[in-house]
Amino acid sequence: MDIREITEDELGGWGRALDLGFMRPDAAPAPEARRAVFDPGRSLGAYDGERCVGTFRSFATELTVPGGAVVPADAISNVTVSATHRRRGLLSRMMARDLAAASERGDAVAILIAAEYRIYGRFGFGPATRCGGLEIDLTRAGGLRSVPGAEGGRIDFATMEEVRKVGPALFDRYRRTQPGAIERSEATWRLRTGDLRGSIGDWKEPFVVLHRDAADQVTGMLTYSVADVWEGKRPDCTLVVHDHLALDRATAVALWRFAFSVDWVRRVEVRDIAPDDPLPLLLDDPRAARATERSGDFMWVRVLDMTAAFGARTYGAPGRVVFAVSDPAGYAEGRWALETAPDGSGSCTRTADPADLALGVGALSSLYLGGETVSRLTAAGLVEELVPGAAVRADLTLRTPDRPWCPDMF
Ligand SMILES: CC(=O)SCCNC(=O)CCNC(=O)[C@H](O)C(C)(C)COP(=O)(O)OP(=O)(O)OC[C@H]1O[C@@H](n2cnc3c(N)ncnc32)[C@H](O)[C@@H]1OP(=O)(O)O
Repeated sequence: MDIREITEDELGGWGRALDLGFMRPDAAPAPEARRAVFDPGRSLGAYDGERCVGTFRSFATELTVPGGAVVPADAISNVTVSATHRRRGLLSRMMARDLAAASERGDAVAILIAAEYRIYGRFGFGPATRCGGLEIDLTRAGGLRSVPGAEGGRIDFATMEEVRKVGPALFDRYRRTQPGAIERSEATWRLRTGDLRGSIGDWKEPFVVLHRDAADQVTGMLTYSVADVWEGKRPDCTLVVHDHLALDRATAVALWRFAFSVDWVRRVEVRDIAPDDPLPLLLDDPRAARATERSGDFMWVRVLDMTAAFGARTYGAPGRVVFAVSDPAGYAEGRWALETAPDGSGSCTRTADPADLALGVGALSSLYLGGETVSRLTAAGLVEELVPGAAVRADLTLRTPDRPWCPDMF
């Protein structure tokens, strides 16, 4: 079976294979949307004769790391192998080819959202961010505590056209404040605002409000939908928050206050929220918020370039930790010294010194953004502590003020 880069003309058959692989035989063809995200050289197809039986796409993005720097990342998506051709090594071949190209380009990491937990560990990926939703019962919440909001700011509804205009610049600033966030492409904004239709139909125009500060600068955006439900003559509506982007704490509070004040609404469901978002504590009764079932591991990371990846982020304490990393694919294999300075910067270089900790590249990748701790992975048998106390020492070094979060599915 042949694996090769597809051409734009082959997107039709490739898209059909993708929809079959994702169990969507009835999906609408979405030629325009597929073309909009097509990047020559980054979409692979596995072919049995003329028939496309495997799909794999990657795209270039930037990943925000602790401290606010960004690293070039290989974002992997649209991975399928037809039910008729599974377990013959097609995914393994497409992955090996894509990771080699990413390493060649100089990408520091590869990232993806794993459909199932057990697929990607073998390729060196580890779960690195978590997702989790909240459902807030407004009849119990007692509103937001009296916390300072944005003085002199204002909130207005926006049209989809306005969102396409101001959303990208707002998000570009926002993502640099959130480790784990990636870029939002123009095609993503068009899909989110109904200007481009994807294959899984059902796009409904959401409500979007923009927050502007006293200087009339856009500092936040809230995107939501409302399920209009009535019990007899009484409203019983749920407001579902899709996007809550704020450049500062005061804007965040103002947007939450708005979401909790919409008439007819009895509960607010936040689809996904950063694990360290203060929201539940802003409520008069934080127990009115309960975690929804949509929580668990989300973005997986695979470190490709140790020096570039660990040199870009910041650290919680000065020190030196030597990792012995096993990586069957070779990219991160070997012994690495992570040296961190009092100003929070760090560097990662090859060393012949004895190691403090031994671990696989997947475990190391789980630690990279600060979403996991060495002590926990050691307790789980995923890290071996070669020098007593090294796990705690490494945790002090790797710790971050906020856990990472990726707000976007890709
Ligand atoms: C980033 C994303 O797009 S996530 C979406 C992933 N896609 C899907 O879940 C769609 C449905 N599933 C599929 O299309 C396919 O089953 C895939 C893509 C998950 C796997 O493709 P395959 O070509 O069958 O994988 P391949 O043959 O290379 O398997 C490599 C190894 O991984 C193992 N493996 C593959 N899929 C799974 C799985 N779902 N669970 C556990 N192990 C798996 C195989 O057993 C094999 O192990 P071995 O080498 O020890 O025998």
